[in-house]
Amino acid sequence: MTVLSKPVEVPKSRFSPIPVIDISDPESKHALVKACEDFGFFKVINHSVSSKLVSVLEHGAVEFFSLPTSRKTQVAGCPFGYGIRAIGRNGDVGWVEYLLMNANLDFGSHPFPLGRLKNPETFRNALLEYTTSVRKMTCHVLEMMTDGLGIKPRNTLSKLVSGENTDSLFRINHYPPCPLINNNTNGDNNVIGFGEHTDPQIISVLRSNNTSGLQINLSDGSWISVPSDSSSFFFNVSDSLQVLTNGRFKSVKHRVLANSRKSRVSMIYFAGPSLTQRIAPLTCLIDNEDESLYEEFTWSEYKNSAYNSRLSDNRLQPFEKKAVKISLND
Ligand SMILES: C=C1C[C@]23C[C@@]1(O)CC[C@H]2[C@@]12CC[C@H](O)[C@@](C)(C(=O)O1)[C@H]2[C@@H]3C(=O)O
Ligand SMILES: O=C(O)CCC(=O)C(=O)O
Ligand SMILES: [Fe+2]
Repeated sequence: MTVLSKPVEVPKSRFSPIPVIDISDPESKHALVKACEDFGFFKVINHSVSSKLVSVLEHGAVEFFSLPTSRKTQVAGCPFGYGIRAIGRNGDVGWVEYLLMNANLDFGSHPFPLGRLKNPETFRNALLEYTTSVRKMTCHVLEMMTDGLGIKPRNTLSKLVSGENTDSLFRINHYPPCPLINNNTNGDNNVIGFGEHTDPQIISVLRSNNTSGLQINLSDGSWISVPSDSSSFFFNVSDSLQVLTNGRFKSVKHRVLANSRKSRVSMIYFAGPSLTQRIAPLTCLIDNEDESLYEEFTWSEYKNSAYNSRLSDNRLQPFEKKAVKISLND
């Protein structure tokens, strides 16, 4: 199993162009829309997710990942539960171990036991409180987004991820320090923690400790590093939101590079719709159906197709409308 790839370029600029959105200011809606168009990615500040809660969850995660591998693999499962190196079921690997959970279940009744921890109840409660709080923030961000796009009602997007039957996931990734990294002088790193991909859902919300590694792909094809910031959240536009906006917002390609010295711990909330939700460009964003760039699908159809793909595949391609070229001579 190899997690090596060709050397990765170090970003040229020391200044990060990543948009920062103050979600306590309603006027940020314009910057938010621009960030989704230009990057499909932005950092959120002035949120109301408790730092104490984040810290309890991170401590629980660190405790879990420091258990012996034999203990952790007792709660292994595909897709939910503990995983190491293997990502998904189609042969992708990375320098990572993780816990993947269905965020709609009450974590107390989750199919895998967290009973190996010293305070499993504290961890379970933190999981539930954290995902509830992040879901609330996500809905707020989606409502600012619809305001910025001039769409009414303002819950047009947030209602897709807030109901009882929505299909949202929660993932905690741990990237241990990697001894395989070539410590060459120009700082190149050739070990992939989590390979390049887009997320299939509507929007993903990431928080990490102060170890960098996350990179996003820009529209010119270059990669830039995202400076870590443990007190903020990073949002990325995912495939279904690209379709809902008829390609106006970009589902950003991202990846994680391993670090030779420090552990990275990240927690990602993947906000998805219900399985039966129909995904198609919002009618208020197109003048008529001919302008739609995508064939309509349900989340369940897209999810099945996505989970049969490799990480770096373009999962939206099979759903793109084939351009009909009409020749005047025909
Ligand atoms: C290789 C894969 C892992 C993944 C399922 C897939 O077949 C393609 C999409 C991958 C992804 C990326 C975002 C999330 O981390 C994830 C949980 C998701 O919903 O889609 C993973 C899937 C996974 O790890 O099972
Ligand atoms: O762990 C990270 O920082 C990002 C991981 C990621 O993109 C994912 O789990 O989909
Ligand atoms: Fe991702």
